[in-house]
Amino acid sequence: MTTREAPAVAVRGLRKSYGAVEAVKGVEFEVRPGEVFGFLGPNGAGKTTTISMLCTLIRPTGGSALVAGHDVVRERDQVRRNIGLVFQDPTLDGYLSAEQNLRFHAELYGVPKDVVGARIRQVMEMVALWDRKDAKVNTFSGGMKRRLEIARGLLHSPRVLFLDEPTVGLDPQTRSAIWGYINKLRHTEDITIFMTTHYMDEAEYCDRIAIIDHGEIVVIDSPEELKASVGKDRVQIQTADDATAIAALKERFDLDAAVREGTVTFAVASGEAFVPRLFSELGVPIRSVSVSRPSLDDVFMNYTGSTIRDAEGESGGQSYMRAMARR
Ligand SMILES: Nc1ncnc2c1ncn2[C@@H]1O[C@H](COP(=O)(O)OP(=O)(O)OP(=O)(O)O)[C@@H](O)[C@H]1O
Repeated sequence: MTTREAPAVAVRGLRKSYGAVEAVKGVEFEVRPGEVFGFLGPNGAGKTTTISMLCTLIRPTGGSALVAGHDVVRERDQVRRNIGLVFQDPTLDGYLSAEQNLRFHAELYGVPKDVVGARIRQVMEMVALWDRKDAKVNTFSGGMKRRLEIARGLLHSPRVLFLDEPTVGLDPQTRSAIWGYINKLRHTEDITIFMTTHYMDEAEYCDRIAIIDHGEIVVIDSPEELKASVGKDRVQIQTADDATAIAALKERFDLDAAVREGTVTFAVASGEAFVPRLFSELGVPIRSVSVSRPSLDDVFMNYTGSTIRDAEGESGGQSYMRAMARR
């Protein structure tokens, strides 16, 4: 039996290995009912592997996970009945109309005949596709297909909706429209949302996020708490001689700097007040300087030692190729 208060997702020591590759190394977390929970990490961090285990698409190597109160290994069917999936690979039938795709799904999930028509209309209106219900899906843009997949994922009124990189590869307008639907969902449906992303700006919309890196969760909290925990501003400078500037920052100010995304980057309390001292005392010509408040990028850097983009450069090649192959 599940109760309203029980976690929507409860994960203990969950592991997955592919041969010698330990993709997920014993993660632990709980997702509260009604929450939008984000799983944030660079390419190859283990996000898709984790979400696939929670959705019963792949079998864990160890540990346990309950979704909507059901065990992902022992109670696969119950888990599947209680979840909606929107994955990176589109699984719509291009030769059917949008509405036919949803009808097919409703039959698979046993949505009662007397409610199915109204429910299809409701979810299609939610993603602004009702007026295109009769069009064949292979005439849809990538964004429209993703919206239709979200509608389909919601059709059988799941307790937990899993979204794997729901906005990847979409233009900014469609990305923001999709976030509009996700926000609307919080108010209109009794649902928990679990999503993966490697977009920092999108993680901001989540109630809580778990940062995953190299198969391990490094921290879990709300975006606000995470940013507050960093406590320092980020300063980025372009200099005539980066190596000398990094050495001078250490020697004169005892600051640890590194080249991140092409600029000398370091964290310091009250960044703006520090800039005049920097110019007068660094001893290396500075071409430009920028100061920013802690963002989730800084949170990521603070907890993992690299920016998410640098981390993708270092570990993402293989999974980037897989992601491209999947498209
Ligand atoms: N089927 C597989 N066989 C072998 N290795 C795999 C397989 N699936 C994933 N991996 C490896 O497991 C690790 C985690 O991959 P995963 O896809 O879970 O990462 P991710 O964070 O979701 O990245 P992406 O954003 O690219 O999907 C990577 O090192 C990846 O190469």
